[in-house]
Amino acid sequence: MAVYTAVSAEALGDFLRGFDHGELVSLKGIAEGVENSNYLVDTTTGRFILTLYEKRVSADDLPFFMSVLDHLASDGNPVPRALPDRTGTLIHELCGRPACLIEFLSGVSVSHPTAAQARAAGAAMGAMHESLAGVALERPNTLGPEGWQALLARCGHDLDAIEPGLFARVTQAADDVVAGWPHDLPRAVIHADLFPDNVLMLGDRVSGLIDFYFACTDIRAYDLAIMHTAWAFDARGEAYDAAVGTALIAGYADRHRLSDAERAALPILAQGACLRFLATRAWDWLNTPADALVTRKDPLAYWRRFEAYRQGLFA
Ligand SMILES: Nc1ncnc2c1ncn2[C@@H]1O[C@H](COP(=O)(O)OP(=O)(O)OP(=O)(O)O)[C@@H](O)[C@H]1O
Ligand SMILES: N[C@@H](CCO)C(=O)O
Repeated sequence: MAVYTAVSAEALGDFLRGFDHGELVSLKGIAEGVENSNYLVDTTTGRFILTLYEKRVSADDLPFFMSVLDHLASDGNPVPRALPDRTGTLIHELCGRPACLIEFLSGVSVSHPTAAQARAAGAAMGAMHESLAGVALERPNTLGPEGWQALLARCGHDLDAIEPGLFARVTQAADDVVAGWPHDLPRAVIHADLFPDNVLMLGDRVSGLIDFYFACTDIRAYDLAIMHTAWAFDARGEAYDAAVGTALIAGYADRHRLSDAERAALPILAQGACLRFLATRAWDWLNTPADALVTRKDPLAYWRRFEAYRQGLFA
């Protein structure tokens, strides 16, 4: 469960008095997620999400995320906007953390996507990239190749406590991926974390794209590669579902051009994505206090995916 900061009904009641969204009726911590504290808030006028930003989200980056969301929502993408208070302020402080009140979107995230759902989700990413083409917003990817190499180095030999020999294997893997990393592909604002749990669906239709807090400027096809690693495997990273993987890419290509060079780069981009998620999961695995109300995610599930891509999954 991800609730790092407890918010009392009194504190939230006071907070809501600054908005035109009614009075507090109920407040529930949301179990899903690992990064931020999220609450489901019902008021006398509707339902909202309250997010308190923790851990990896810097308050300085929030204006960038809010601008991306605002642009995407204005262009018809199903993303939640942050709601302004009566003074027009979007980003607040609550219980000592940066906080936003956010539009609630209906839908559920699927644990085992079907090919039809993957196709729709791929198309939603394609539409998002279409909207973001040429948008002059910039945020460097702090979890790009240099970022994950640095994080793996900080984990150091503690990685061997996760699996003996892991440190040496991932260090070599990271060197290999960095050596083959493409530098001439189109770059744009990307989501960078569009896992199934960040896509809300009603049946086979996408009703929401959420959790833009890793959004950044990077290789556009890297976003699709990240999505492929997250959607097309079982949770342990053991079984690859080719129908889901193929549908995802086909759905994307229906809505946004995927050049031959981008397609050819997907294997190396996917390997990089695996190391990026292995790195953050391993760091959290080694550094999450035992009493934290959060379910840690398995780093090795990303090492298994890495091996699958390295052995030519796309070939
Ligand atoms: N705008 C929204 N509308 C409806 N539900 C939402 C919204 N935002 C978040 N949620 C719910 O809260 C959960 C956690 O949100 P989110 O994925 O943003 O958290 P996180 O801690 O940043 O997660 P992650 O581990 O994926 O980075 C989601 O799975 C979803 O159930
Ligand atoms: N989507 C990420 C968590 C957010 O960084 C993971 O599954 O590791």
